[in-house]
Parts: sequence; structure tokens; C-alpha cells
Amino acid sequence: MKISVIGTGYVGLVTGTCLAEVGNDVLCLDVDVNKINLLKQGEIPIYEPDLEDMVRRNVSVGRLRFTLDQAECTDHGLVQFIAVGTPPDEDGSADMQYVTTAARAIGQNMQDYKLIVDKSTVPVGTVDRVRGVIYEELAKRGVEIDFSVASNPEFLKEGAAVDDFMRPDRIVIGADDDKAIELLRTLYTPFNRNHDRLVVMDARSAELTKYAANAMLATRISFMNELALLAEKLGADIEHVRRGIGSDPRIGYHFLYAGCGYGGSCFPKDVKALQRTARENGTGLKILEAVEAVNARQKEVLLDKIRARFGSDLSGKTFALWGLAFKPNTDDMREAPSRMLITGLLAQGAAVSAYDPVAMDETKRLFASEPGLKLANSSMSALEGADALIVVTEWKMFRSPDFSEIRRKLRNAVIFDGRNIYDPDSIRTEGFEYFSIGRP
Ligand SMILES: NC(=O)C1=CN([C@@H]2O[C@H](COP(=O)(O)OP(=O)(O)OC[C@H]3O[C@@H](n4cnc5c(N)ncnc54)[C@H](O)[C@@H]3O)[C@@H](O)[C@H]2O)C=CC1
Ligand SMILES: O=C(O)[C@H]1O[C@H](OP(=O)(O)OP(=O)(O)OC[C@H]2O[C@@H](n3ccc(=O)[nH]c3=O)[C@H](O)[C@@H]2O)[C@H](O)[C@@H](O)[C@@H]1O
Repeated sequence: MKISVIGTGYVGLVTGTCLAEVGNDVLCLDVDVNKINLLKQGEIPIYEPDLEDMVRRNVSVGRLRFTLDQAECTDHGLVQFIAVGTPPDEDGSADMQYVTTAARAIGQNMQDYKLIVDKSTVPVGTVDRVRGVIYEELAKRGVEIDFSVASNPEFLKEGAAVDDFMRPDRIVIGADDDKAIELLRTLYTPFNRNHDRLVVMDARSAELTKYAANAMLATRISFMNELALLAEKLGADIEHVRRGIGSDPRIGYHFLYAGCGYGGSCFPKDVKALQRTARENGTGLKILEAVEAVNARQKEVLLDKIRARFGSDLSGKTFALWGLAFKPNTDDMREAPSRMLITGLLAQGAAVSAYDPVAMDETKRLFASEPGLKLANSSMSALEGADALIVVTEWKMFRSPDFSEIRRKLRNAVIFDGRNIYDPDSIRTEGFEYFSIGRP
């Protein structure tokens, strides 16, 4: 099938590439000249395992192409995926300007039937809004052309994006017309083998499903983080509690890890946007207010522990930081807990020596003018002369380090572990003072 994808961020690029991988003829559009030039050379602007190889493979056989030309993009695809950003507006609502611009451009350029699919995470009612914008543009041109609009929210996780798209838990389709549903059913057939993963519903329910999923996941994390604080006070171990409750299939093991707070481009913005939608509709989402407040406090937990150990004036101290990205396997630093921690440590007069396997360039860009932040060449060199090690992101490479080398390099054998990746007993046997989240 001929597919156009508007926006080549995470979601657009993964959607376009995976659809090309299963044999579709895909054209991806972006307004960012640098991104398109890079992609045309087979390079991807983000770090995402397996994606670059897949992009190159599909570009080389001509199934995946990139363009800056809106008219060419509209003309190409029978299906037009809108996968542009929906960042938070000042009031917490989703900023819809990019979605509206993309829809308007389709209305201005289309010559025959198109199925327009909202892939971006968008507030309930967006399918209707996109339909309205396209009608407006067709009316301005004085033409009548048949088209459908559907919602098809994306549930992929950064760092596992290709696998999530190729082997989805579910594919949600929200549409009110049969033609749209049939086209999407056909398009997703290669991803829907063994058992039916397609969940078809009306557009408004599909749009709400996406926010509900992220809000539920964020709620689980904040619940565990709040419980971790209580566990610390009671002398209980949140890791034991996690295993104890996760074994109940009604609860399950996933997304129950206490840590130094959730970050990323989606949970924070989507939790805010859903609250905003609720307020606009005269109702509240008290649980989500608490989820947000707990997460904001959780991002300060490591700094609190550091100050409790080293005192509130940290001048003259240096801290080694392992992990900067908001989670492993990505270079994304949006809302990353490391950012608040670095800012907090520098504000208390400390110096920071940081290392991340892939997020160094992004850190450099974000903290360009911070003389107190040094970017180390390796995890071990970050430790030289530091007063303590702080683990913020649970990259695999940090899980079983050479502890005797760490002890030799650090000024004090102290570790703050924001992701509970070490075993408290064995690390103390190695001679470390060890502070983690929700564990004695
Ligand atoms: N990042 C993620 O892991 C996931 C994101 N989402 C949702 O998908 C949407 C996109 O997210 P990301 O890919 O992270 O966004 P992003 O911000 O990384 O990329 C968006 C891209 O759209 C381009 N763009 C903006 N306006 C355009 C236009 N009129 N025509 C063509 N290109 C245009 C931008 O230049 C940019 O390259 C958001 O709504 C997000 O909430 C959903 C699931 C996962
Ligand atoms: O809408 C989106 O953009 C996506 O948002 C999340 O994906 P992502 O933000 O890539 O990352 P997650 O793996 O969900 O992690 C988010 C944050 O939660 C934290 N987390 C996760 C799990 C956990 O148990 N504890 C915990 O603190 C992570 O460290 C990270 O900071 C969802 O998991 C995806 O399903 C969704 O499609």
C-alpha cells in the first residue's frame, strides 16, 4: 500500500520504517531540513536500537523515502499518518498547532480519496477537528473529495520502539466509517498474526484509550514511589513488596519499579493534558494530581539523600553521575530525572562529573554554559576523585561494574542508587555505604 507519514520524530520514523519493512511503499515528510537531509543519507537523528539498520535496508530497496515537499507527500499515500509532535502548551493542554497545520496541508493538496490517521497522542475530539479543518480547506478550493479520518494511537516505548511496533500488544483503531477500518485492518495484517490484536472502537474512545494507558502506567510508578518512602520509614524493602504484589496476575510485575521518578516526553505531558481535558469538561482527576505531585517530589529524593549524608552545603564536593537519559537505550533527556539532579547539585555548590553511553551530546547541548558539569569519557573516569557515585539511569553497563575499581577511584566509598540496581547486602560487603530507593 502507498503510505505517507507526516513527521519523522520517534513515532513517525518508526511507523514509516516498520510499514516499509513489511512491504509498503512509504514516503515520510518533515519540515526540518536537517532531519530530512540526514535521513536521506541513511542516518537517523535519534538513538534507537535496530532502527538505523532497518531505515538503511528499506531506503536501499526504495521502499522508504524522505521529502520536504508537502504536495508530493499528500499525493503519494492512500493512507496519511499524522505523527507530528503534540508538546504541552503553557496551560498543560496539548499544543495542537502541528496537527492542525498537517491536516490543513492535506486539505490544500489532496486530489482523490485519502484516509487520514491521527498517530500522534491527541486530545479527545481531534478526529472531528482534523475532519473539520480538511472540510474547510476543500471548501476554500471549491472541491468535494471523499476522505476518512481515524485515530490509531501509538503505544511504543523508546529504546524498544521497533520491537513494540513489529510485535504490538494491541493495535487500537478508532473510526466511525467502515472503509477506514477495513483499510487499517489490511495495513496491519502483517503485525496481527497468531491472535487478533486489533481493538476497534469509536474515535473518541481510541483517543481517550491512549491517555488512559499512559496515565495508568504513571499512576503505578507514583504509587510504588510513594510506598517506597513509607517502606524506608518502616524498615521494609520495596523490592520484596514489588515481587510480593506482582505475583498476583491482577497486578502483574510490569511498571512497579520504584526509582528517582519518571521522565520522558510522554508521561509528564500526557498526565497533564488528561487533567486539563477533565477540567475543561467540568470534572477532576484527583488521582492524577497526586501522581504528578508524587513524581515531582520523587525527582528530589536523591538530592535529599545526598544532603542528608554530606550536609546541605555541598561546595567543594564532586559527584559522579552514571546515566543521563530518562531511561536506558535512548538519548532522550526530556524531563529526565538527571536534569533536576544536576541543577540541584550545582545550585548547592557541588561539581558533577557525568557519563552516559549515548546521551552525552544532548547533555552538552542542554548544559552548555555550566562550568560545574564535566562530561567524562567513560563510566570509570567519571569517578576520579569524586565524593560519591550516583546512579540515575539503569543502563546494562552499570549493573555489574568492578566495585574494587570504583572504591579505588572514589574519595569516599558511597553509592546513591536511584534505580535499585545493586543488591544492598553484597554492595555493603564490598565496603560501600549504600543508599537506594525504598530499601533498608
Ligand atoms: N516518543 C514516543 O516514544 C512516543 C510518542 N507518541 C506521540 O507521538 C507524537 C510524536 O511524538 P515524537 O515522534 O516523539 O515527536 P517529535 O517531536 O520527536 O517529532 C515530531 C516531528 O514532526 C515534525 N513536524 C512538525 N510539524 C510538521 C508538519 N507540519 N509537517 C511535517 N513534519 C512536521 C517535526 O519537525 C518533528 O521532526 C506525539 O503526540 C507523542 O505524544 C506516542 C507514543 C510514543
Ligand atoms: O506515549 C508514549 O510516548 C509512550 O510512553 C511510555 O514510553 P516511554 O516514555 O518511552 O518510556 P517508559 O519505558 O514507559 O518509561 C517512562 C519513565 O518511567 C520510568 N519507570 C518505568 C517503569 C517503572 O517500573 N518505573 C519507572 O520509574 C522510566 O525510568 C522512565 O523515566 C509508555 O511506556 C509507552 O507505552 C507510550 O507509547
